[in-house]
Amino acid sequence: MDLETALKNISAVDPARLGDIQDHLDRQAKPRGSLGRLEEFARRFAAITGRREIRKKAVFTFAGDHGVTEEGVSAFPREVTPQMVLNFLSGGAAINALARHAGAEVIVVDMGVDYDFEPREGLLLKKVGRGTRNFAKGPAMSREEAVRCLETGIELAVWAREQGFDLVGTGDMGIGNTTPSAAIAAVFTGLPVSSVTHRGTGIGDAALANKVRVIEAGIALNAPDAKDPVDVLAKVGGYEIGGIAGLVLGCAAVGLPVVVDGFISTAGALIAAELHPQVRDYIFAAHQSVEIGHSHMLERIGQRPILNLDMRLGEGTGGALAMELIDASLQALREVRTFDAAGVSEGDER
Ligand SMILES: Cc1cc2ncn([C@H]3O[C@H](COP(=O)(O)O)[C@@H](O)[C@H]3O)c2cc1C
Ligand SMILES: O=C(O)c1cccnc1
Repeated sequence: MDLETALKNISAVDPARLGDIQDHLDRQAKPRGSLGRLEEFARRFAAITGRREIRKKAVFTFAGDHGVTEEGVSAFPREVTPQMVLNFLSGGAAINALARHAGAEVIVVDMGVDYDFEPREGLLLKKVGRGTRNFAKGPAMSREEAVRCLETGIELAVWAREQGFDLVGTGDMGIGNTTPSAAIAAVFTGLPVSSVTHRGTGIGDAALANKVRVIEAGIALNAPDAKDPVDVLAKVGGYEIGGIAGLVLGCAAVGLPVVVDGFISTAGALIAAELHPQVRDYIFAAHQSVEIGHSHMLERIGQRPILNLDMRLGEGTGGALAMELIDASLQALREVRTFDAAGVSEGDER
């Protein structure tokens, strides 16, 4: 499915369906609304999918390298990106442990790592380039490459739907990628770069001041157009961020709920939400990242985070955890008896 078709296929989640599910939740033997946000998760999942249980879940972890790492914006060297991809494939990373706990498959997508991987089970070879160019010196990628990233993500959403996945999560791996993510946050929110830029893997004060300067210079030089999200992705984005944006957009187009992980994933989701306003209906914001720019992007998307666990890893880790609560909310939707069925007297609320 191409970008144009995906955009045409996106529509708001049916309010009548949402209402029917809430009516059932309100008939369950409990004070109205007392399961709090679990009711929202169940209502939204069931209205989007027409189902009350999750058959299969997958986390798509998109990987890519970043030319801007030559500006000293990360605490870690660039070769960690392919090293971690290999770690994902052998099952030894945090996302593997948490996805196993959640009962989700991990699917790794090479969008643009500066390394040639052998074909492996669990790895999709979708390389658009060998790392982006340094956006402090020019655009990170061409507009054509940005569209290719988006369409790769869209195709994965179509595939996930065909394969019977009912819930999809986003994840990222790419040394340096909190830098393009902060640039994307600054462009769309209009906030100063210093209010949305943080420590990523753990840089100190001097490196953080440098990271802010690099992002400011990159935005000034490339002048990304906030009204043209593909332009923003091309000029200051990243290959894996484009893949995430495409997956989120594709999920909205095919009617799949998508759990968006932390700071980098939210930058991708924001690009998708800026491309089409109804994309936000399909997004579950997994958690609140430690990165200071994260809440500003979530506010713009209009989704509240499910968890707040002081996490700042990425990979899809927060997404895997949030899937467990969506799963729990659906078990409650299916199994909690109504006042009638349980023989419990109704009250006189409000
Ligand atoms: C070993 C290791 C595993 C990771 N898994 C995710 N990230 C996270 O950290 C990186 C972003 O932070 P920055 O912009 O500061 O480089 C991304 O790769 C992100 O996925 C990791 C980082 C490291 C070092
Ligand atoms: O919130 C995240 O996703 C994050 C934060 C710091 C580093 N890597 C990922």
